[in-house]
Amino acid sequence: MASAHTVAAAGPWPSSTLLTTLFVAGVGSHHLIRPYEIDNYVISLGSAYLATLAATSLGYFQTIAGLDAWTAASHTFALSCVFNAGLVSSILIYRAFFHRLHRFPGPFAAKVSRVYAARASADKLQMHLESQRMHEQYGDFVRTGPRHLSILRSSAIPAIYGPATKCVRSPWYAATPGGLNDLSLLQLRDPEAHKRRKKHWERGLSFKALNSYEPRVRAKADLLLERLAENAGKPIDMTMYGMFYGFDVMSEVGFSKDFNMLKSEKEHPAIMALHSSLTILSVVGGSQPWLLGMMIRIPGASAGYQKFIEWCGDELQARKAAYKKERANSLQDQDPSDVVSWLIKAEEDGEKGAPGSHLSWQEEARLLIVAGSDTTSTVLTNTLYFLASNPGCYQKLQDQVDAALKAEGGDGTTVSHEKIKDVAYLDWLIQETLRLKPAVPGGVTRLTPPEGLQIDEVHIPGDIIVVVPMHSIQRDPRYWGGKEDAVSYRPERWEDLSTEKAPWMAFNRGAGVCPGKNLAFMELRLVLAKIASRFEVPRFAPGFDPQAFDHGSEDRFTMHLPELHLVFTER
Ligand code: HEM
Repeated sequence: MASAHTVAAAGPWPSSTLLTTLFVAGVGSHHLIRPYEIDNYVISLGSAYLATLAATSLGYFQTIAGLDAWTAASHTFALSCVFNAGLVSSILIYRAFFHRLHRFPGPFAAKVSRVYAARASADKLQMHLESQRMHEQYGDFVRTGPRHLSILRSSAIPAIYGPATKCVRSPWYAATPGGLNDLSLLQLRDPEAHKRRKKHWERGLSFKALNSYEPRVRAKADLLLERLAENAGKPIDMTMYGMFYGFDVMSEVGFSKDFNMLKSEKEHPAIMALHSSLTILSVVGGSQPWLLGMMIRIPGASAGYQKFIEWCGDELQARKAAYKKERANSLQDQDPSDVVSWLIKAEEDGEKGAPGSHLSWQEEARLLIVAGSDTTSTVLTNTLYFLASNPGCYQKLQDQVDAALKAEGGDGTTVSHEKIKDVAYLDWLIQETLRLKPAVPGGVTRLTPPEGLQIDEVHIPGDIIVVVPMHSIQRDPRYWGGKEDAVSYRPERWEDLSTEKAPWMAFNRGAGVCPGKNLAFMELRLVLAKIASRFEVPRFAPGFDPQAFDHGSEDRFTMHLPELHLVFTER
C-alpha cells in the first residue's frame, strides 16, 4: 500500500466518484458502439482513445493539476485501467449471457472472444479440423466466436450463398487499407458494386476468352510434362511443381507475363515473398480482420506481402502501357489477350464498375494471382495424391483419355481441350478431389440480414457472421453415403450427383461464385489428361509417408500442402 508520503508526492488520488464514473463510462461506451459494425474502424477508434489518454496526461494532470510527467502518466494509466475494466467486463458479460447468440452452443472462450479462434488456428494451422471437432462436440450450429456461427447443414448452403440469399459478405472482406473505391472484386461487399465489377471479370474468363488462352495453358502443361519426363524414375516433389504450374499459367493468362518457374525450377521472388507472409496474415486476419488491416499498414510487419503487392502494381502498370500501345496500333477490334487487359479495357472504355483507384488496381492484380494459382495447384497435387493412392482410378482415367484421343481420327497422343473436355471421368476426379480436399477448407463467411435467417428449425438472428464449413460439410456422412463412403475417394459417385444439388461448394455459389472455375477446369483437365496419356500410375517415392501428406494440409484460408514425393515412369 502507498504510504502517506508517497500519496502526497503523487498528488491527490482520484476520488471514488470519479473512478465509479469512469467504470460506468466504460460500460456505457460498450453499449454505445455495440449496435455498429466497427470492425473496420478499430484502428481509428484505438488511435482516438490513445490521443484522449495523452491529452488527459499532458493537458489535465501535468498542465492543470501540476503533476510531474511520470506521476501524470501513472494517474492516466490507472484511470484508463478503470475505464477498460468497465468496458471489458461489459463486453464479456454481454457476449456470454445476453448476446443474441447466447443460446447457441460452443466453447465458452469462443463465445467471449476471437482470441480463441486465433489460438486454435495458429496451433497447427488446421482450423478446418478444429471446426469439425467442434461440430462433433456441439452439433450442427456452433458458436465459434462472439457473433460467429458455423452451420453444418446442407440447407444452409442455398440460404447463405445461393442466388436468392439476403446475406452479404462479412466485414473480413474489406479489411484492407483504403476506402470503398480501393477494393478488388473479392473485397466488394455492396452487392450492386460487386455485380458491376464482376461483369468485367466474367468477360475475361468467358469460354471465348478461354479458347484464346488455351495454347498458352497447353504450353505450360507441356513444360510440366518435360520436367516429369526428365525426372522419370526418380522422386519429384509434386507440391512444388504443381505450384510452378499454377503460377506460371496464371501469370501468362492473367498478365501476359511469364513467371518462368517451370523453366527455371525456382520460385519467383514475388511469390516467395507472398508465401512467406501468408501464415501470419491468415492466422491474424482470419480471426481479427482489423488486425490484418493494421499489419498491412505498419511498414515491416508484412514485408513479404508488401513486396508482392508492389510487384503486382508494377506489373499492372507495365500491362496497362502495353495494352494502350496495342490499341493505338489499330488492334482495337481485337479482344484483350489476358484477364487483366479485359479490366483495363473496361476502364479505357469508361465502363461502369471498372476498378478506379491505383490501390484497387493493385488489389485486383493481387486477387488474380492469389485466387487463381494456389487454388488450382493444390487441386492438381491433391488429385495426383489420390490417384497414386487409388491406382484403379488412374487406370480408368488412362483408358478414357486414350479412347478420347483416338476418337475421330486422333493420333492417340495429341491432347487438346476440345478432345478431352467431354471425358466425364476427368471432371469426376477433380470434383471428388475438391470434395475431400477443398481449396478453401474453412468455407467463406457471410453476414445475415437484419431480419435474420431461417435454417430448417433454427432462426439465426440478424447481423451474425455465418459460415458453412466446407471441409466438414463435404465429408458429412449424412449427405455422402454413410461414414465409410463419405471419406472414400470414389469419383464414380458423381455419375448420379450434381455439383449444384449436392452439398458441394468448392467454387462457392450464387453471386460470389468463382469466375475462374472454367479456367481452373481447363488447366486441370489438360494437365491430368497429358499425364495419364504419357505416364504409368504415379507411385509414392520410397520412404515417403502418404499419411503424413494426407493429414498435413494447412488451412491458411486457401489450403497449403506439405511436400508430395511421387515417382513417374513413362508408358
Ligand atoms: C480449382 C481452383 C479454384 C477454386 C477451388 C476456387 C475457389 C474459389 C472460391 C471458393 C471462391 C469464393 C471466395 C469467397 O467468396 O471468399 C473464389 C472466388 C474467386 N476466384 Fe476462384 N477458385 C479457383 C480458381 C480460380 C481461378 C483459376 C481464378 C482465375 C482468375 C479464380 C478467380 C477468383 C476470383 C476473382 C474470385 C472472387 C469472386 C467474387 O468476388 O465474386 N479462381 N474461388
